[in-house]
Amino acid sequence: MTAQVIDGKAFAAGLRTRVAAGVARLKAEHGITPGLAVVLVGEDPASQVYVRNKGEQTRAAGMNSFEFKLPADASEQELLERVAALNADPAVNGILVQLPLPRHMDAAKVIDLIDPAKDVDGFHVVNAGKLAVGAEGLVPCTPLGCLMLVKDRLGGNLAGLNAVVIGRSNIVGKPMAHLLLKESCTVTIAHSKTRDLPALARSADILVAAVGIPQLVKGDWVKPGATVIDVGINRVPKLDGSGTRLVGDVDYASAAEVAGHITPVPGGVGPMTIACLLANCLTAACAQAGLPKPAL
Ligand SMILES: Nc1nc2c(c(=O)[nH]1)N[C@@H](CN(C=O)c1ccc(C(=O)N[C@@H](CCC(=O)O)C(=O)O)cc1)CN2
Repeated sequence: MTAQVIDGKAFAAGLRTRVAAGVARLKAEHGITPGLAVVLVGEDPASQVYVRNKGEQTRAAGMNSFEFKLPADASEQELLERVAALNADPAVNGILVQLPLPRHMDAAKVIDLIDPAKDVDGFHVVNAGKLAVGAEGLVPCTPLGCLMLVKDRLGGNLAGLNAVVIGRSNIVGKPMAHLLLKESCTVTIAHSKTRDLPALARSADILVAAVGIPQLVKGDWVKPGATVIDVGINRVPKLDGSGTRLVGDVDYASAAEVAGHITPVPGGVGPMTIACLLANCLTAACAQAGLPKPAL
C-alpha cells in the first residue's frame, strides 16, 4: 500500500480563507477587528521565522497584529509586565508568548498570567482543564490542526478507532489525546517508559507522533491502512553533509508504504499550527463580545 499524502499546507490555506471570511463578517456586522499580540523573547532563528509568519498571516486574515520583541537578557518581570499590559488592552483579543523562552524564564509562570479568555495558544491551566472535562475553551493549535486533518480524511466520525499518541507534552500529546477521546476514540498515550512501543503503535488506527525524536516511527510500527500524523519538526544533517534538512518523528519513506494516510514534514501538520492560531483568535474575539463560536 502507498499512503495518500495529507496536504496540510493546502488545508491550512483553506482554513485561513474561512477565518478571513469570519473576520470580515465580524467587522461588518459588529464593528470588531480581532487583534493578536505575539511576544518574542530573544533571537532564536526558528522562532523569529514563526513570529514573522504569524504577523503576516494575521494581517492577511484582516486582523490586527501586534508584535513585541524583548532581548534575550530581558528579565522575567519585564515579560510578566508585558503580558499584564496585553491582558488589560481591549484591542488585544489574543496573546501568544513564543516558546521556547530563554532558560532564566519560567514558561509556566508566564502562561499562568495570560488571561484565559485571550490564551489563543490554549496552554493556560483553565483551558487545559476545560479540554480535559470536555468543556468549551481555547484548544492548543497544533493538536487542533491534527484533529482537523484526521477528521477531514476519515469522514468526521472517529468513534471506536484506536488512537495512539506518542508523546505526553502539555502542548501536543496530552491535548491531542483529550481531543481524540472527545471524538470517542480509544486513546493510549505512549512515552519514554512505554513497553514495546512498536507493538502498541501497530495497534493504532490513528497514530500521532509528537515525541521530538527524528524518524523514530518506522514502517513496521504502522498498522496497514492507518492514518499517521507526524508532529515532529527536527532539523538533521543532510546525508551528503551539505547543510541540514527537516524530518519528522516518522520515517516517512517506510511508513508511507504501509499507512493509508500520512502527513509529510514539511507541509503537513506545521502549517496548521498558525492557521489554527488565527482561528482561535477569531473564536476568542467572538467569545469576548458575547457572540457564538464561529463555524470554521
Ligand atoms: N507559543 C507557542 N510556541 C510554539 C508553538 C506554539 O504553538 N505556540 N509551536 C512551535 C512553533 N510554531 C509556532 O509557533 C510553528 C512550528 C512549525 C510551523 C511550520 O509551518 N512548519 C513548517 C516547516 C517550517 C520550517 O521550514 O522550519 C512545516 O512543518 O511545514 C509553524 C509554526 C514551537 N513554539
